Amino acid sequence: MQNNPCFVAPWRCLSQCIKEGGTAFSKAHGCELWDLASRNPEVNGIFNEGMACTSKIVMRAILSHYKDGFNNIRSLVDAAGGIGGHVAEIVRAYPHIKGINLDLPHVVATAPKYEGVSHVAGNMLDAIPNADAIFMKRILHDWNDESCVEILRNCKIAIPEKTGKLIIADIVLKTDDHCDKFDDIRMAMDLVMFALTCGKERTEQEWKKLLEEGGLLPL
Ligand SMILES: C[S@@+](CC[C@H](N)C(=O)[O-])C[C@H]1O[C@@H](n2cnc3c(N)ncnc32)[C@H](O)[C@@H]1O
Repeated sequence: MQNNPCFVAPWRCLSQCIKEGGTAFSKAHGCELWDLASRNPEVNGIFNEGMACTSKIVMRAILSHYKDGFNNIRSLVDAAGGIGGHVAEIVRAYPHIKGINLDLPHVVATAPKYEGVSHVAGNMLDAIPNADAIFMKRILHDWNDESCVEILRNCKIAIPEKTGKLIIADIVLKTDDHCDKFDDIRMAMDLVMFALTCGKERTEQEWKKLLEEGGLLPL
């Protein structure tokens, strides 16, 4: 996916972005990634398949490490879940969960059917379907702080006030001199966000601030 000319072009606009502001993807294509995908079925397919493919590895790790986290949930929305493979895997492992996959209409239109999962075409910046829990993987890093707060406020509305759960699977940047084998991928993903979206990777402090502003942590 990353070698496709459509996804390479924004990398040539990074210095222009630093000088002028704006997003590299829209400088290269005249619109944001989600708009181009909605008009171009080839880009839509490449992106959705690319996401589904890398997700298989991450979902295996999430399901083997977050076991108890899914136990008390009866319904789960995968917010911006792409073509729905992740929530389908969660439902396969926890068949008592009713799975809902929310994504934009052009994405949901190409999604396969999965047992126990319903697809909902919608815009998470407007509203998120109600459920016991919301799962968001690789989503908030696509957005600037202002849009993240809007999304988080919609999450808060969609889940029960006392027992609701929000499960975020995203990168946490390190701020100290700590070095580990994931340093390169953290930096690479931050650059990918700069090239393809208006988002970025965030430190623990930055995550906390977003969650507070979204009403999900006490201020
Ligand atoms: C980086 S992909 C991640 C997909 C999936 N969560 C995963 O981890 O593979 C971002 C997803 O957000 C969806 N998306 C973008 N804007 C959206 C919106 N306003 N409402 C719902 N989904 C949106 C895109 O269509 C895409 O499927």
